[in-house]
Amino acid sequence: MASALKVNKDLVRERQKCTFDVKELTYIWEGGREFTEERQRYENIVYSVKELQDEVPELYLSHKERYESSIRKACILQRLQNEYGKKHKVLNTRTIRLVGYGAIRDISPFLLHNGMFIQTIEGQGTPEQQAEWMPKAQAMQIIGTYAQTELGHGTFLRGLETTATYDVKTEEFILNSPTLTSHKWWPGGLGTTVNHCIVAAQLYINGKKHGIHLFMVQIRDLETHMPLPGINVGEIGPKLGFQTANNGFLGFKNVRIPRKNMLMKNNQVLNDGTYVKGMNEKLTYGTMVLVRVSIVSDAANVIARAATIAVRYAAVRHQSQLKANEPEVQILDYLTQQHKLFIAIATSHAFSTTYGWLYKAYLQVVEDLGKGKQDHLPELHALSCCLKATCSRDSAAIVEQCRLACGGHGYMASSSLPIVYGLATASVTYEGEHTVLLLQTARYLMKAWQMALQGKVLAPSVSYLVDSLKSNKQSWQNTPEFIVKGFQHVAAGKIKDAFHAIQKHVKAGKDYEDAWNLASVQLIKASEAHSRAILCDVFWRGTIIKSSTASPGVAAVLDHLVQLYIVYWALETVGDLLLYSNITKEDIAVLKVKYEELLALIRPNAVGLVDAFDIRDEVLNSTLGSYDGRVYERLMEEAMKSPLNQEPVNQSFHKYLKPFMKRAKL
Ligand SMILES: CC/C=C\C/C=C\C/C=C\C/C=C\CCC(=O)SCCNC(=O)CCNC(=O)[C@H](O)C(C)(C)COP(=O)(O)OP(=O)(O)OC[C@H]1O[C@@H](n2cnc3c(N)ncnc32)[C@H](O)[C@@H]1OP(=O)(O)O
Ligand SMILES: Cc1cc2nc3c(=O)[nH]c(=O)nc-3n(C[C@H](O)[C@H](O)[C@H](O)COP(=O)(O)OP(=O)(O)OC[C@H]3O[C@@H](n4cnc5c(N)ncnc54)[C@H](O)[C@@H]3O)c2cc1C
Repeated sequence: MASALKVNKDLVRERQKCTFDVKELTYIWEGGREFTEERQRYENIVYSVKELQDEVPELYLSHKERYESSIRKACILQRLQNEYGKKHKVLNTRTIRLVGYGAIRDISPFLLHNGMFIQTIEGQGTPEQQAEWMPKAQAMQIIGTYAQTELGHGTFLRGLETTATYDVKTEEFILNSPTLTSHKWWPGGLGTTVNHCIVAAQLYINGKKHGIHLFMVQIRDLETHMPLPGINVGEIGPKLGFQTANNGFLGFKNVRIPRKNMLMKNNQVLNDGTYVKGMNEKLTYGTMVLVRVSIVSDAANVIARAATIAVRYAAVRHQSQLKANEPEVQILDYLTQQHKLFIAIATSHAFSTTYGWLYKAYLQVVEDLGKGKQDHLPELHALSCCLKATCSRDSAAIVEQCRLACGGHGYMASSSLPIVYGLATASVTYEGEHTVLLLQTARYLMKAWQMALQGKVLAPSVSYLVDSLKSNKQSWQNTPEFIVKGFQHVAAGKIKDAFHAIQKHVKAGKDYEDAWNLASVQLIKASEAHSRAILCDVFWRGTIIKSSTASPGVAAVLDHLVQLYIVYWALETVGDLLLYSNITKEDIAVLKVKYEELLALIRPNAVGLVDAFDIRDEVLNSTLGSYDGRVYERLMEEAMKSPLNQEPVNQSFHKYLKPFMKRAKL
C-alpha cells in the first residue's frame, strides 16, 4: 500500500472517519485470519517477481501476444504456487484465482486445469485413476481442461453428439465427432495450451447408448505439442472478455483410448463390455455442482473489486455543488451515489456469507455420498443452481452499476471496470446458463410444493413452504427477521402460482411439458424469489453468528450491511410484498426512511468497508481505484502508455489524412 504522504487527501480524511477495525473485518470477510495471512504472504511473493510486471499494458498487445504473455505468467505463477505449497501449505483456490487475476490481468489459461480438470479426476476417478493422474496433473506434467460443451449443445447435455464406442476386442473406446455441431467448443485452455482433456461423450456398447460419460483423452504430444492423430484442435477467437482463457474447439476422428480412461468412480465398463450402473447417473455432473458453488464466491469477489474501485473513486471525485457558493462535493455525498454503491458492498458480504454456508452443504453431501447416502443431493443441486444463477446475474448488474457510478472514466479500460464486467457477465452463462439453472431449481420447487400440500416433511431450505400453508394473521413488522419471512411468503406465493399455472394448462388439455413451458416465466420468477429468500435468510443468520464474536465497531457495520441488503431488496420487490405478504403502505414508507438512515450510517465507513476487502493495487489494476487515490495522475500516466502517444505524428497523417484534406473541396 502507498505511503500516507502520497495518498489523496479525501481518502486520508475518509479513512480517519472510519469507526471500526478494518483488519478485523478483512478476517471476517475472508473466512478467518489464517486465510488472510496466507493470501497476503503469497501475494508478497508473487507481486515481488519482476517477470510478472508488465512493461506494456496487456491491452495494447495483439491477441497472439496477449496469449503468449498470459502463458508465460501462468507458468511463473504455477511454479510459485507449487513451491509455496511445498513450503507452507496448499493454497485455497480462491487465493489462487485472486492472485492470478492480479498477475495475468485476465483469466489464466490454466483456470480450467486448476478449476475443473483436477476436480473431475478427484471427484469422478477411481482410486487407481486418481493415483495415476492426480500427481501428474498437480505437478503439471499433464495439463488439462474440461471439454463438455459442443458447437450444437451446451445446455442440453443429453443432446451432446461426441461418441465413445467401446471396442470389446481391443478393450478401447473409439472417440468420434460425427457432425460439425459435435465439435467441442468453448473449453478453457483447449485452444493451444492443454495436452489432455476430460471429454464428455455419449457411451455406446454393442450398439446400445448409455448416455453421457467422462473420458480422459490425450490430445497433444507431450514433447512436440503437436495434435495427436485424429485430433482437430484450435482456438475459437476473441470474445467479449476472457481473452486469455484460450477457449478452444476439438474434433475426434477414430481416436482410440484405453478402457481405463473412462472415469469410473460412478458407472463402469468392464473388459467384456458389461455396463455397471452407479448409484445415480447425475453424479457424472458432480464437478459442475462444485463450480456452481464456487461461482457464488467468485461473484462476491468481482463485486468487491468493482465496489473498491467505484467507492474510492467516488471519494476522490468532486463534481457539482449541492448548494450555491459552496465547493464542489465528493460525489460519494450524493445519496443516489450511495444508493448505487453501498448495495454493492452489502451484496459482496451477502454472497460471501452464502458461499460459506453453501460450501459446507456441498461438503456434507460429498461425505454422505461416500457413505452411499444421496438424500440431500437434489436439494444441493437446486440450491447451487439458483444461487449460481442469481449471484452471477446480480454480480454482472452490480459491476455495471459501479462502472456507471464512475461516469466517463468508468468506461476507460484503465479503470479495469470493463474487464471486471467481462468476467462477471461470463459467469451468467458458463457452468449452466442463467434461465436454464433457474428452471432446474423450479423443478425442485414444484415437487416441494406438491409435498407440502401432501403434508410431507420438506428439506430445510424449502421448509418455509409448510409455514406458508398455515393461515397468516400476524401483522407485518419492519424487523429483518420479519422481512425475511416476507421474502419467504413471496417465494411461496410465486411457487404456488406457478404450480397452479401448470395445473391450469394441464387441465385445459396440455401435456405437462407444454404446460411447463407456458408457465416458465412464472417458474423462473419463483426460482428467483426463492434465491432471494435464501440469500437474505442465510446472510441475516450468518451475520448474527459473526457479530457475536466481533468487536462492537465491526458488529455495528455488519449489522448496517445486512439490514441494508434486506431493506434494499424489500423496496426493490415491494410490489411482490404487497401481493404476497401483510406489508402495508405505511410499513413501506417506514422502510424507505430506514433505508435512507442506513445509507447515512454507512457513509462514514464507506472507504473503510472497501479497504476491508483488502484487494491489492496489483489485483485492482485500476486508475480509479488504487489505494492512494491518485486518480487523475494515473489516468494521464496510463494514457501516455498508448502506442499512439509514442510519436508526435502518426504515419497515417501523411498516408491518408493529408492527401484527404488536400483533395477535400469547400
Ligand atoms: C481455481 C478455480 C477453482 C474453482 C473454479 C471456480 C470457478 C470456475 C471459473 C470458471 C469456469 C470457467 C468456465 C466454465 C466451464 C463450463 O462452463 S463447463 C460446462 C458447463 N455446462 C453446464 O453447466 C451444462 C448445463 N446443463 C446441465 O447441467 C444439464 O444438462 C441440465 C441440468 C440442464 C439438464 O440435465 P438433464 O440430464 O437433461 O437432466 P434433466 O432431465 O433436466 O433432469 C434429470 C434429473 O437430474 C437432476 N439433475 C440434473 N443435474 C444434476 C446435478 N448436477 N446433480 C444432481 N441432480 C441433477 C435434475 O434435477 C432432474 O431431477 P428430477 O428429480 O427433477 O428428475
Ligand atoms: C466464457 C465461457 C467459458 C466457457 N468455458 C467452458 C469450458 O471450459 N468447458 C465447457 O465445456 N464449456 C464451457 N463454456 C460453455 C458454457 O458452459 C455454455 O455456453 C453454457 O452452459 C450455456 O450453454 P449454451 O451455450 O448451449 O446456451 P444455450 O442453451 O444455447 O442458450 C441460448 C438461450 O436459450 C435458452 N434456453 C436453452 N435451453 C433452454 C430451456 N431448456 N429452457 C428455457 N430456455 C432455454 C437459454 O436460456 C438462452 O437464453 C464456456 C462458456 C463461456 C461463455
